[in-house]
Amino acid sequence: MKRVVDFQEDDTAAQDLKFSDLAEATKIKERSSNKKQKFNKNNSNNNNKVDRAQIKAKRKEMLDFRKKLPIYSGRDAIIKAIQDNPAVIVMGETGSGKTTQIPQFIKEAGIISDTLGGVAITQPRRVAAVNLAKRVAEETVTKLGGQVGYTVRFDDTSSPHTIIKYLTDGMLLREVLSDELLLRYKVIVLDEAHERTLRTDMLFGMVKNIQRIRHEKAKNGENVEELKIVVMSATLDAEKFSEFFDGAKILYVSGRLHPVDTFFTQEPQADYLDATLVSIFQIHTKNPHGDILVFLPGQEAIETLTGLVNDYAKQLRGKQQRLLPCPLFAALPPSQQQRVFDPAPANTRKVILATNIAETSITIPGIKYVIDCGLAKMRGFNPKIGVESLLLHPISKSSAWQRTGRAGRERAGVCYRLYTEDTFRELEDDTVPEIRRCNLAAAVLSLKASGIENILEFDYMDRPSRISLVRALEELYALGAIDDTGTLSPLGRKMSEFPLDPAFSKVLITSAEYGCTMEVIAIVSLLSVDTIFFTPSDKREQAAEVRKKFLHPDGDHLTLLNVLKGYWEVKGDVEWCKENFINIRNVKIALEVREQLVRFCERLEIPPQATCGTETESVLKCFLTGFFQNTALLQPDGSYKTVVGNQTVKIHPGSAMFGKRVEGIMYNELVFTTKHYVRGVSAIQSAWLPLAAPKYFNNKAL
Ligand SMILES: Nc1ncnc2c1ncn2[C@@H]1O[C@H](COP(=O)(O)OP(=O)(O)OP(=O)(O)O)[C@@H](O)[C@H]1O
Repeated sequence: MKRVVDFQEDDTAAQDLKFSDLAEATKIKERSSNKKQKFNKNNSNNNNKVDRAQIKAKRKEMLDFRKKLPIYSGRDAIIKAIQDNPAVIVMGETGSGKTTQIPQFIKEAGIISDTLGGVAITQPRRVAAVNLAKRVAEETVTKLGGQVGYTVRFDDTSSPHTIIKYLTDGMLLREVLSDELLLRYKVIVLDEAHERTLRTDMLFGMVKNIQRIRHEKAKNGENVEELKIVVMSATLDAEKFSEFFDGAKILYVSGRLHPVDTFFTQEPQADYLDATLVSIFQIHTKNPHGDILVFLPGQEAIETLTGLVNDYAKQLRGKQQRLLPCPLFAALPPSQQQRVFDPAPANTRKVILATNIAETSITIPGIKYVIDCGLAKMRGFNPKIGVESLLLHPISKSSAWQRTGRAGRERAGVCYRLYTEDTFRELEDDTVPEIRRCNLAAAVLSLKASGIENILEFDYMDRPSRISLVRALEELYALGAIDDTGTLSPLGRKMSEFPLDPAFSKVLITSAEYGCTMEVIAIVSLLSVDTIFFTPSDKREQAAEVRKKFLHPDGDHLTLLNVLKGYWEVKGDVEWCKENFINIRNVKIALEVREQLVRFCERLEIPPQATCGTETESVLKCFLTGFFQNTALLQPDGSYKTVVGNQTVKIHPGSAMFGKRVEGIMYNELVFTTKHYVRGVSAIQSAWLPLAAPKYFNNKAL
């Protein structure tokens, strides 16, 4: 450890926090004292069997804690605003208590109940939904799954008694499919609205529409409760949101529980991994105890740094406490994600290496230091040629403040930004909404399935480009999900039930016809992780050589299947994985996805047939029914040109098809990094195309 990263203290931090310099900020008044009795009374019936004195003590402890949160002083004003207005925007600093307290205020005020309907609080990420529900169950001294619960994909702890429910934005979209007017809820809280995920953006328009319909029904004397909407964040353009929700009332809550000192580097850092590593050890060797949360752009960086931290930590001598790296990224199985919330073992400092999955909403106990590398991987999509990109981008100011806000939640904290203050000033205020930069086919399918016919006229907060919407409709039409009038077909409805991209859902559904459902499920699961291979940079050639035995002449889809067969033969032996450069962790993640997809297929009555390894052609033909638009044909000059868009593409060097010349190829994704690369590639014959998508290809010359 030779180099030291020099930080300078942030002297503009306070000015940059939007909420603290809003002149018109409503200083919310002290709550009235009689509310405490009400709170105790409302919660006094639970857990009869447990020692009452203990419960009483726990309740008091929790209430004392809650009262210290900045938002608590605004309790009455918040309740009144929600009672008096159909929609309210709440802005309050990170950690001030919005997400955990406002649902409790709503309950304590009697705005929700078993008969009126509950409150749904949406989160962009499952890890946040799960941990917030756990926390609020603890604060209300109730059992998780009782009054307070959560619903995330493949995991539902809510029950008929749950009236405070945390759920991912995706799950609320799914609930609309079975409960069109979301009648089970009286209040919908859209949290972390600044993140502008595609799903939250869809919800903005949907819940606004549902609110209007419920209002009309209630006015006409139908027995329907009006819906209330609350939108929350620490970092958003409140005026814009207020305007969208027809002049919603804005509440600003100032203050935070504990201070966070923010530092910038004095010089720009050329190598963010190196700078991060240096900073981790600088904190570890010089700063008092407290866990570290590091924000990195992706899984690869996290795995590299995990190895480096382990290596360097071994070199530390003396009485130094241990340093324990804990990865946290979306593809990790939930059980492993949950480990970051466990306390560090004795005499150990945890270093959580996370992607922006940890950026909003969550409180990780023990965190004192945050290191922000200032970068994130962002998806982009060019609708003209259908190319996706996943490129490293500087984060927005709003993201930077969210990252900083992960410290200072249990005690004072420090945030080290690995970029200069000048760089910070030049960052965009907000991240571009996902709806403006990604493939909309899945979103459009889901809107159609929820009964929204006219996608072009839908009430978007930020309208996606017309070309993106038209492309999504074309894609769905080609897949047979909608007919030529734009109406959802029975196939489209079935596709919308899968938690997958439409092309994958189609492949799974048609696999029944091709008799290869089990192979398809396995391949889709293996494709759902970054990669199942492990390629250390100093052993690239050796890894490629060893893995030759898995290569299937027809490409990556069947190569993946070969690896899985090998893995099963040795029963997932760790040594075998090491010797063959297989990423055991990712294979395990893929196998969990596989289990879930098997259950999905069972539910949708897709028989679990397998070809018993004899029919490789049927597997590829089956994939082609979903991916016929992701195909390219060999040109006389040896290059490949896409069938849709006529784009010259290169086969990614990591593919089993790299360097091969075949009549045609089908690919899982076309990504722009430095060139237009296709990944997940297999060989096809052009004659298969009209069979895979008759409607699409019959009038096209190939
Ligand atoms: N799981 C937890 N364990 C311990 N304390 C917690 C936990 N969750 C929340 N807290 C405490 O409650 C406070 C309020 O958290 P809450 O999530 O409600 O804040 P917030 O205003 O919604 O923050 P953000 O904008 O970052 O989501 C935190 O600062 C922390 O002190």
